[in-house]
Amino acid sequence: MPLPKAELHLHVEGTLEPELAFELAARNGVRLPYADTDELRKAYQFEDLQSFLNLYYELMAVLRTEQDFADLADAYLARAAAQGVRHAEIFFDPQAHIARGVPMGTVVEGLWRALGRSEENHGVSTRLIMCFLRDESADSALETLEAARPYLDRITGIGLDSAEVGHPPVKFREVYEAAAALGLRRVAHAGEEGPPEYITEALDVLGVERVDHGLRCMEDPALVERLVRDRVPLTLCPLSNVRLRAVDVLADHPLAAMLDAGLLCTVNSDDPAYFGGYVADNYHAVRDALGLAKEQMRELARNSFRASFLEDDEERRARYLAEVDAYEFGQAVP
Ligand code: HPA
Ligand SMILES: [Zn+2]
Repeated sequence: MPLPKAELHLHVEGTLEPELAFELAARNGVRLPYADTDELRKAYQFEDLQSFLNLYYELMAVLRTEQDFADLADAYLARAAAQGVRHAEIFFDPQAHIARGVPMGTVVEGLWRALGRSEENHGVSTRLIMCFLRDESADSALETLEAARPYLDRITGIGLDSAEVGHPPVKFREVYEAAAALGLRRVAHAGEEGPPEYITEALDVLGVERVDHGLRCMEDPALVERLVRDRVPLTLCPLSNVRLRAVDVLADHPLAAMLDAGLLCTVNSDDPAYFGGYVADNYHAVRDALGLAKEQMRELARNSFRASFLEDDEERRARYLAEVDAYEFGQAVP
């Protein structure tokens, strides 16, 4: 049995495996510019965030119907459950679909077909987090929040993703204020490729409760001190950082130093179909590369539940934390 954990940084569109991409392409009559899954996999060589995003947006062309989104989410939940995930807070990128003529309702209702039955089918509780694309305009983000109004009972929070550099958090002040007024939880990608100032700005201007990635906080000791003091969770994605060249090799990843500094770190998979592993694979990889001890692995799992948006179900959070505490490390995958 794998170590029980929550996954808090996962783009559902980034779980699109080549096999499912071709299946959906055939179902929808969409032509992909790759001969087969092997040729597609060969395209998974990235120089940076943008080179990944180009492929990520290209492959979304196969997602057209509610059933496509349901199949995508269900496939993720099955894989996540097998890796010990008990709770998943799942990002989606509605603007990338709306721009292709797929309405908000198709996306949310489709995802909900899978999420609404996830506990029953996979034993995984879920939350949905709607992300805005930071390389689109602030007006587009506001229109997207407006389009989501009929579905807000299914959406727990908002996030900010896509190309970071040149798109500072302050650009989205207004939409974050509007979302806060609607009672939505707030997170944002910051400090993946962008500077530590973007992390500070996400906290001060957007009022985020968690920072996605946050890797580059380590360049600013005063910021680290603040994140430690305020117990701000960071959702780290180690295999993503290697694939997108934020770090050269996993042995250089700052996770161990971040834990030593007292930061509330969690480990997540980001876009597992593209980055070579789901969440337990990420746990495994950092354990091996950084020599993390079993109790540090347990602490990462505890942190994942502490940092999750389970304030409306503290009983469940306590149950999950008790599962982590009772976990016996054997030969199994963490
Ligand atoms: O890792 C990421 N960073 C920014 N945007 C993204 N959209 C999907 N994955 C990512
Ligand atoms: Zn991400």
